[in-house]
Amino acid sequence: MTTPLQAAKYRPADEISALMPDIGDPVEAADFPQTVLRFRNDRWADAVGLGSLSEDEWIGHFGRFHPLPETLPKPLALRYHGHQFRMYNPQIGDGRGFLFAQLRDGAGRLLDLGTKGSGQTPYSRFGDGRLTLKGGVREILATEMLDALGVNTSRTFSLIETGEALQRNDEPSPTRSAVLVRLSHSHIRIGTFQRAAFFDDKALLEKLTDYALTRLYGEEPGDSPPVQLMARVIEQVADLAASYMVAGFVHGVLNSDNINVTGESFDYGPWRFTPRWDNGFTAAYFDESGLYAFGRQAEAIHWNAAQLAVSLRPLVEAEPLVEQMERFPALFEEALTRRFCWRLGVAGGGDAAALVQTAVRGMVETGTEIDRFFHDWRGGAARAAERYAEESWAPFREVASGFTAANGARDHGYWRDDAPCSMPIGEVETIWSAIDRDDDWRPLHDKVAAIRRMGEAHGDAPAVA
Ligand SMILES: Nc1ncnc2c1ncn2[C@@H]1O[C@H](COP(=O)(O)OP(=O)(O)OP(=O)(O)O)[C@@H](O)[C@H]1O
Repeated sequence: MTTPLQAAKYRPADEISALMPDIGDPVEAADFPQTVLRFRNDRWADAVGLGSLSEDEWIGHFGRFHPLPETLPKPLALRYHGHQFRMYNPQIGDGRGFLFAQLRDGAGRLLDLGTKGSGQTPYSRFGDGRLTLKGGVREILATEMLDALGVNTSRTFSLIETGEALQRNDEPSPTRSAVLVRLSHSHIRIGTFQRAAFFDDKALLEKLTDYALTRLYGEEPGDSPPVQLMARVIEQVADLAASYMVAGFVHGVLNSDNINVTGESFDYGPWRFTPRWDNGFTAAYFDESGLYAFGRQAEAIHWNAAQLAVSLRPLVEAEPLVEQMERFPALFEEALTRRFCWRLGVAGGGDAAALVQTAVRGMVETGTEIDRFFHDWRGGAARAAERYAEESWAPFREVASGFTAANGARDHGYWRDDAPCSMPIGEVETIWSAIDRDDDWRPLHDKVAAIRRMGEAHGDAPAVA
């Protein structure tokens, strides 16, 4: 007999077993009093072959955590350490989540299904292991928006409300609870390597390096696998840092346990989009020194990459690792110009570095909103001519005249909208209020649809060369 899962042609995998038993601890999910499906990512469900699950089956797997056959027999709370605001913390690990399953997408790439808010684990310390519903809604909005703006991000796969009343310091409490499932190309963090180095576990460091190269990057290990991995990570995290700037995004908590060795962005807590190009703009109220401010994100990510290099030292000399570290500034500049031109929808032989410089100067001097700037210039010369006549914009206008619109860059109807699709904090709060006060989910679903339309208009961002 064919089971619904076989009929759905989902694509199981179990690659993490290569890292057992050191990578995580088998755990049980919490038994929630209620499971109400609030968000289901049908696009990605189709991509991993789970699109035809009924609502009951979906809740069974992603709210009750009945195992998906042929993948992990039991969820694993992953072990990691990390620098949090530059202080080393050996007490962390998955404290409210676990790796639930591994799958492959349509292109055969390995994907993890990880949870947030699925209950306590050996790493919960004093935490309740839960996620607030508002936190889950915010993660949907962040992942959808970043994906549309070309950032290499985890995807929100599922959000199920779980019927508990939570106490939190940063939300009016009691507040509603939820469990989120996230799709991501691995959950191997820089902090995963740091933990292995902390315990001086060379064998684990070697296994992690091999796993990252072969399973996550699809490469054959060469003469020096640690240096080879460092090279890939530097390229990806430089691109990540640039992608945050071009999106106007402030992650808020760029700790080394929140940096994936694939360079994929994840863990959306106190994030915000900065309306204006303001290097000092911070997202987290607890980031008092502005360590993770908008303009300091590249520095923070580079610093975290250095912690990976330090962790790899038991396997290799410092010099070739330092050489890789030193590539970061040039890689970041290249990624910034590549992504800036992509978002502007321009091609041609002009001076791309000058384009970015003059655009940033124009935005800073005039206080023009980032989303507005990109929308106007990509949307057409007429709109641009009308709004950007000021002297502050003269250098940008001059440089921009050396560029032409990229093929099809303005074809989508979105570019004829008067206003860009943005994510100001006020709108996030309004969307949440409708849910909180009236259980009205429409504004959230409408916003997701608007963001996806904006994403279609942009097309795919060009990948790292
Ligand atoms: N409510 C909670 N209950 C238990 N542990 C928690 C809770 N909130 C955070 N933690 C734990 O604190 C540490 C760091 O938290 P952080 O907010 O970076 O992670 P997270 O958002 O829970 O998970 P991830 O990094 O996978 O997105 C982790 O060990 C995390 O699991």
